[in-house]
Amino acid sequence: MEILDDKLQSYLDVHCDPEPEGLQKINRDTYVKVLKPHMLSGHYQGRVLSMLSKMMQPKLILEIGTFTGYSAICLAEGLAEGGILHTIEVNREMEEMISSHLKSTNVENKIKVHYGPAEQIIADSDYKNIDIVFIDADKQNNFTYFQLIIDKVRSGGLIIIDNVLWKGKVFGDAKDTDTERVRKLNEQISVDERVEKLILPVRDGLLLIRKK
Ligand SMILES: C[S@@+](CC[C@H](N)C(=O)[O-])C[C@H]1O[C@@H](n2cnc3c(N)ncnc32)[C@H](O)[C@@H]1O
Repeated sequence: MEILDDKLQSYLDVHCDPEPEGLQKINRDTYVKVLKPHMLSGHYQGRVLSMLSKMMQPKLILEIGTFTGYSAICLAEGLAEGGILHTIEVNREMEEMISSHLKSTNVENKIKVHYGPAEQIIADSDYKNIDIVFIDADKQNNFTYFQLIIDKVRSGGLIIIDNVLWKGKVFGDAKDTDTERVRKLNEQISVDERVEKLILPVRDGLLLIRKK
């Protein structure tokens, strides 16, 4: 089940900024060459990420789950002068494609890609005062990533977690393990007093979490 019906989504797509030409090419390239291309954020969610980033004017962004680079490029659009986006991807086979996609943009020198398991890379890092974190990798570890980064995010910083409506299954009768895990994540965050939170019904559900 899609969260938004097709007519509404088409209306939203038409009435937001067009997908920049470079991102259109990356989108198409991903659909032609990569398995599970639907994992890419896409036009509308990409514009949401870009808008949030431009409003925050971040100096430091951390992304967990690079895939083909689409969302990293959208988020990097809002970086403040001298800002940097670190993105983590476990699958080394993506390296050539990520590198060619980043080269085709004007934000290549603001994006640093790290290859390896995110949990280890974050544990080994000394990130602090992060402005924005986008969590979009292996969904079963979403809460682990939240716990790992919460103390590295500045007060007022934003954490975004993707796919928290799980195709609508979270508010239906589904009892499968993945759905139960997403429900548990949403419940854990909803009672966490260190943060303000709301879910945007964008694509598969974006959970926005603002650190107090
Ligand atoms: C949903 S895709 C990311 C989509 C991308 N953020 C976008 O919107 O265009 C998830 C990515 O996370 C990567 N991934 C999965 N487990 C990971 C892990 N433990 N550490 C880092 N990356 C991981 C996958 O290989 C995949 O490329």
